[in-house]
Amino acid sequence: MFEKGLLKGKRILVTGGGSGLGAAMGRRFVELGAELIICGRRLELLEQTAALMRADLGGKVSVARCDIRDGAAVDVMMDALWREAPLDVLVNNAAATFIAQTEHLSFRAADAILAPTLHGAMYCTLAAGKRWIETAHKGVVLSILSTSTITGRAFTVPSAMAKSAVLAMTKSLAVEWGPKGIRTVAIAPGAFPTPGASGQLRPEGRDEGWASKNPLGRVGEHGELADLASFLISDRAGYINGEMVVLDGGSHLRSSGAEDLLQWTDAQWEKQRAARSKG
Ligand SMILES: CCCCCCCCC/C=C/C(=O)SCCNC(=O)CCNC(=O)[C@H](O)C(C)(C)COP(=O)(O)OP(=O)(O)OC[C@H]1O[C@@H](n2cnc3c(N)ncnc32)[C@H](O)[C@@H]1OP(=O)(O)O
Ligand SMILES: NC(=O)C1=CN([C@@H]2O[C@H](COP(=O)(O)OP(=O)(O)OC[C@H]3O[C@@H](n4cnc5c(N)ncnc54)[C@H](OP(=O)(O)O)[C@@H]3O)[C@@H](O)[C@H]2O)C=CC1
Repeated sequence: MFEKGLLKGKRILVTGGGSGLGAAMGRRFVELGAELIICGRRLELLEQTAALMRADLGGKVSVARCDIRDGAAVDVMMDALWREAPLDVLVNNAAATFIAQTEHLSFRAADAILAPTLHGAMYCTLAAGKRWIETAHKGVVLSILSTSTITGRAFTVPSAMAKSAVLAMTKSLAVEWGPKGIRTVAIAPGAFPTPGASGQLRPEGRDEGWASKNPLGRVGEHGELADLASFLISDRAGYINGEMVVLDGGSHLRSSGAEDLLQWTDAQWEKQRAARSKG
């Protein structure tokens, strides 16, 4: 689909790149000639993913253990990366969510979502942006958001809040940092099944209708997201700035995707809470 070497010479950090959509995007970036760094909290997972990519694709893939909820840790990681060479692209992909009745959320539970999804994305963007600006280096920030930024989404309220805030960051920095050579862009994926998302959002007993309720009758394919991400971070998309591209088969035009949970009984919610406390 793309010219070979579309991303050649680009050094890219994907947060949460050890699993799911982050790993799928990272793999495509390497196929297109990029140098990839993936970060997350689970070092073993990162190393496995990186080893697989190196074995399959032969490119340069390295890992950084980092909890992006910790701004100081993000700075340490960025310093280490920059000592080797500046990044060209940051992909804010790491995030957390779970379904819950909002009135049952403790403050800690709300923070468990807001901290990586909002603060983590802000810390990574700041850390990369200030280094780019100090050295007049061009950069791109791609943030993986959600259609909850358009529709809102019941029962995952902290996630919808955090994603909407990162969209505001994307639009605001497009204006502030555009003149400094930094583009900020975003993707709002619909349902792209991953073990992480399904584990948090699709407990046993939840309506299975994400494919059947989609206007196109299916969920997204990881390669479709990886292709869009590759285009948006490439120089070919050099005039796209401050924009969020929706990739959901038209699903959000029909519903936010959470309305089935309005039918859940108290017993179902109690079961959901009990399952969590068992770990
Ligand atoms: C069609 C359109 C489709 C649309 C398609 C759908 C689009 C969705 C958009 C977004 C999708 C995603 O983000 S998918 C990405 C999913 N991946 C992830 O979430 C991976 C990261 N997740 C995690 O790290 C964990 O699962 C998570 C619990 C969130 C955070 O872990 P922590 O160790 O930080 O937190 P803990 O110490 O366990 O818990 C902190 C507090 O949170 C509470 N807590 C933890 N889990 C809870 C739960 N399930 N329900 C309530 N409360 C919970 C605990 O009781 C604690 O509160 P106290 O008891 O008060 O102490
Ligand atoms: N799958 C879907 O249908 C949709 C997904 N999205 C978005 O796509 C992105 C990827 O989700 P998906 O691949 O499905 O889910 P995953 O659970 O696989 O991805 C989340 C990644 O984030 C990392 N992460 C979580 N917390 C932290 C932290 N504090 N510090 C560093 N890394 C962290 C995790 O690694 P570790 O635990 O090792 O830290 C993990 O690799 C997210 O932004 C999500 O909101 C949006 C809409 C739909």
